Amino acid sequence: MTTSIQGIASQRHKAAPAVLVLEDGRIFRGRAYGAVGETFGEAVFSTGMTGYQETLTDPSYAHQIVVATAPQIGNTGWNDEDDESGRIWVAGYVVRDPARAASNWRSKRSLDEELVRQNVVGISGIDTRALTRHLRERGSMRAGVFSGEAIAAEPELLARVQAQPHMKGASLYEEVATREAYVVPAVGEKRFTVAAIDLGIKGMTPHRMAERGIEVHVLPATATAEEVYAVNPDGVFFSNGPGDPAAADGPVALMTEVLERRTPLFGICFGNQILGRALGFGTYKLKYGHRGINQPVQDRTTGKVEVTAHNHGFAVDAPLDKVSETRFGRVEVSHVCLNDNVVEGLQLLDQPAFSVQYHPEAAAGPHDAAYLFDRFTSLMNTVLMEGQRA
Ligand SMILES: NC(=O)CC[C@H](N)C(=O)O
Repeated sequence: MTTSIQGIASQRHKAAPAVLVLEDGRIFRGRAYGAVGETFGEAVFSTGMTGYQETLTDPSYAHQIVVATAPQIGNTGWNDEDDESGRIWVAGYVVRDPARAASNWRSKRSLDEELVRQNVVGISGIDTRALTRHLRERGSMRAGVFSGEAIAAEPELLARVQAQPHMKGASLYEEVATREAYVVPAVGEKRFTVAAIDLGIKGMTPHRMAERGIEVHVLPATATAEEVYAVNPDGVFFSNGPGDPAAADGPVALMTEVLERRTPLFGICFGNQILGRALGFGTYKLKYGHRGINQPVQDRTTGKVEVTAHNHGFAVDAPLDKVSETRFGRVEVSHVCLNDNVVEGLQLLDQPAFSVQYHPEAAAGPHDAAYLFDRFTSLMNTVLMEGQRA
């Protein structure tokens, strides 16, 4: 045992040098982790201490280089069950101290091996605390990771980072969404049909609906209203997804049609931002966003505080302390983040529609917000009953 751990440690020591270059010129040096090469993206930090497999495979992280604030990453290896989508989506991964030996009963291989297998460039041995403080101070920013032969003179690397597109204005959901519609069958007796617009949907979301008796028709991001209503939905769902909601006119137009038809509607994360826009609110980029699994949110409709999973860099700009009049009637901010008062949920008062900015489906947990799927189910139930009575 001792020999093999030493063996791995000395291999790591031999890993190619790597460098992380931030667009403001700050540079961190470390060792290659995962694939050797180069990658570009927006540097963001996530404070989750567990759930790296779910984070890396969340399509909302496309074009982002994720910094793990938890110092040890990879301890439980990589399994065949916890992926949130068909692949790793992060553009790059920055860690301090990768596990020397992965250990878990479900683990099939190490995280390092999986990053290599999927050609994801990472960097280890980074002072992620200093890096996170820098990103908190200056805000999320463009970055590049270079290892092995990709390392060149610093001014050249910096110029290449500065030539990359910004996250603000980026339209990315079509890149990650399914091309073909598919159905996730209800578990047990089927009670409802939902059309779920895939803007980067995580696998756990249709699963959470299916276990409540919902048959979920996952549709491509470019689905038309005709395609949505062809499945005869009791409700329509808009998923999470990468990029700037200000660059998502297609989904906003589709959601507007759904609101016009007064179909029960639920949105998560990107879906909350799309609802914000459809109601006429603006969206804006947060300085360094919310990413992690211990964010306190208050449900203002009940007063309860829940601990929740977040992954968002943008937010809806809606008034917190008054009911807004919109073209779809009265709207209130139903949820708020207690760290910084960011809007975390919207609730329409005159028709059956609501959304949250965070992740009630969170795998790896926490599960405090799972009640929101029940809220969607009872919304559909009420509308169905009213329809039968009419
Ligand atoms: N997880 C998400 O859906 C993220 C939404 C959006 N891309 C943001 O960063 O705010």
